[in-house]
Amino acid sequence: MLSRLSPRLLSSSPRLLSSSIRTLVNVTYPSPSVAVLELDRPPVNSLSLEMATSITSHIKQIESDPQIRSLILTSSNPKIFSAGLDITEMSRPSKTRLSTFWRSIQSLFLTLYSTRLSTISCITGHSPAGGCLLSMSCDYRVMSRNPKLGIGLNETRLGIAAPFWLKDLFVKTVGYREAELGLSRGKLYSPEEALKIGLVDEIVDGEVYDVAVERAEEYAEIPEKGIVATKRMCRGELVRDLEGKIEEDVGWFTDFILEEGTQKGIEGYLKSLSKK
Ligand SMILES: CCCCCCCCCCC/C=C/C(=O)SCCNC(=O)CCNC(=O)[C@H](O)C(C)(C)COP(=O)(O)OP(=O)(O)OC[C@H]1O[C@@H](n2cnc3c(N)ncnc32)[C@H](O)[C@@H]1OP(=O)(O)O
Repeated sequence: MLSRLSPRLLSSSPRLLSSSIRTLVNVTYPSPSVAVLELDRPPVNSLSLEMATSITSHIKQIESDPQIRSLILTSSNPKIFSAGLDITEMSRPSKTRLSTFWRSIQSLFLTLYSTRLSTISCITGHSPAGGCLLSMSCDYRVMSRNPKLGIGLNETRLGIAAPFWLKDLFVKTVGYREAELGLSRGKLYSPEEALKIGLVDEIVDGEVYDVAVERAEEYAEIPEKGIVATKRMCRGELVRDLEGKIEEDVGWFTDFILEEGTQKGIEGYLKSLSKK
């Protein structure tokens, strides 16, 4: 029954939703052409199978409303945008759950990266690994100036590697050499550093959300046909690359994660997180 409600109704009834089904995201509409999708999976907005599936289906719902032109992706947690993939999904999983999980991540990326909507990532908090993937999949990134925050791809620090399409996305965003350095060192960039290399487009001293809404409204004024054709031109190749290798990529991911050495690394990393 919930799926028949329009996105506008969903946003106007957050209490109805939270009492009946945990959606893990909140959707609001600051203006007639702009939607805001707020990640809301405490404590750190990590991407579990359910979280990834929920984000994807909400993007599709928002997309289906022709009045909406721009989408802001943000977090209900002011300190953390998203801690990336839910590492517990990769710790001693069944092969079936692991492949379904990975398909949900591929699908989230493909949906967000190729949506007709203009997407603005409003990064108020930490954005490592999968969090950085979400931000890089958007068209524009605004980040809080807080020097304590980090954004980047730190996979090597967990003993894992980014899949080819995430590596390609990083290369397209920051250039080959910076991507190679950042990936191999598992570097998390401060907002200032991220701005310098083009990983974010703007850093903001005050209210990041207000700037994100402003940018979303600016994008909404650009003719949709032009935006969509441009996105297809800039992003089509990577989308087609992954679409053509979905099964191969699932195979790589599951084989790599299920290796005993990887499992030991993941276990150690989880322990270090919970000991902090
Ligand atoms: C060639 C072969 C190709 C194969 C491809 C295989 C590899 C695929 C890789 C795909 C790319 C993406 C990878 C990822 O996203 S992996 C996740 C990376 N994320 C991180 O490393 C972030 C870890 N978290 C943190 O650094 C901090 O938690 C953070 C700075 C985000 C917040 O710090 P804070 O102090 O506020 O909070 P805590 O650290 O105390 O955390 C609170 C609780 O949340 C748990 N937690 C944190 N992060 C995660 C997570 N990502 N998944 C699950 N759980 C997480 C943490 O353990 C705390 O739990 P407890 O309260 O129970 O202790």
